[in-house]
Amino acid sequence: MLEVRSLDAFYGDSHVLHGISLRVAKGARISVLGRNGAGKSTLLKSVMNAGPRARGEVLLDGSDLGTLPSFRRARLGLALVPEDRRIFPHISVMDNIRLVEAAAGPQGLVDPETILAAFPILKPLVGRYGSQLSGGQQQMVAVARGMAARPKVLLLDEPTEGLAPVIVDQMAVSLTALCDALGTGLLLSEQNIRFARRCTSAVYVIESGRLVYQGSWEDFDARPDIKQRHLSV
Ligand SMILES: Nc1ncnc2c1ncn2[C@@H]1O[C@H](COP(=O)(O)OP(=O)(O)OP(=O)(O)O)[C@@H](O)[C@H]1O
Repeated sequence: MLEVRSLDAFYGDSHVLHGISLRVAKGARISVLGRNGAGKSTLLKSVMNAGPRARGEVLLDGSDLGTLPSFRRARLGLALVPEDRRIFPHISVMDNIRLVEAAAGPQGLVDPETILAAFPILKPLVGRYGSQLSGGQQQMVAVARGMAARPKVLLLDEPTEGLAPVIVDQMAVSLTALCDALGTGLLLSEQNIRFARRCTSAVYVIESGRLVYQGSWEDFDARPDIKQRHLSV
């Protein structure tokens, strides 16, 4: 469903991604692991055409997205939840979620009951302002908002960074429940291997902008050298 072919990405003259190719089949959930600065965020932003200058192909359902701007990619079924969350402080949680209505396809937004069933942590918070949320609560709202427009593939950038372990566990349950309920594919950038393993079925590893490994979690576990060489700090 989502395919990236020979993707290179640049910030000015700085060449950050080198020939990345990957696939997220319909409804599949895939992790991209890598150390700080490996290029995970650049990869997700390039798929969305949201920042870096990219070369190569990004295909959704077989169609090359070419130079389509991000808002058009959103309408075709991609949603990016960036690392910095972007929750609006002076509107309510529910209004933060409804903001993606413009990006939703003809089926419209996912109904609030479905979202709140998957994210019960948000139920008592729906009327609160964005500014009244903890970091973990904001992250939950950002992920719920990303899902609300029914993307075919959610591009989720390091959602667990800085969150308490109990919130990380809730995030894994909520995210996988909603992806299952809506048939959503996931491309997850992470450094938290435990969370990534809970949420996805296969893993890509990038280092210095190059793909250095791809396989199932079983295969990854059978290759401790990969973790040692490319992911330990
Ligand atoms: N806006 C930018 N302008 C110039 N260079 C950038 C920019 N954003 C990122 N970079 C550089 O691109 C490289 C990849 O960064 P990127 O943010 O994609 O890595 P990452 O794997 O997501 O890291 P982290 O886990 O720290 O978020 C790094 O060397 C970084 O310094």
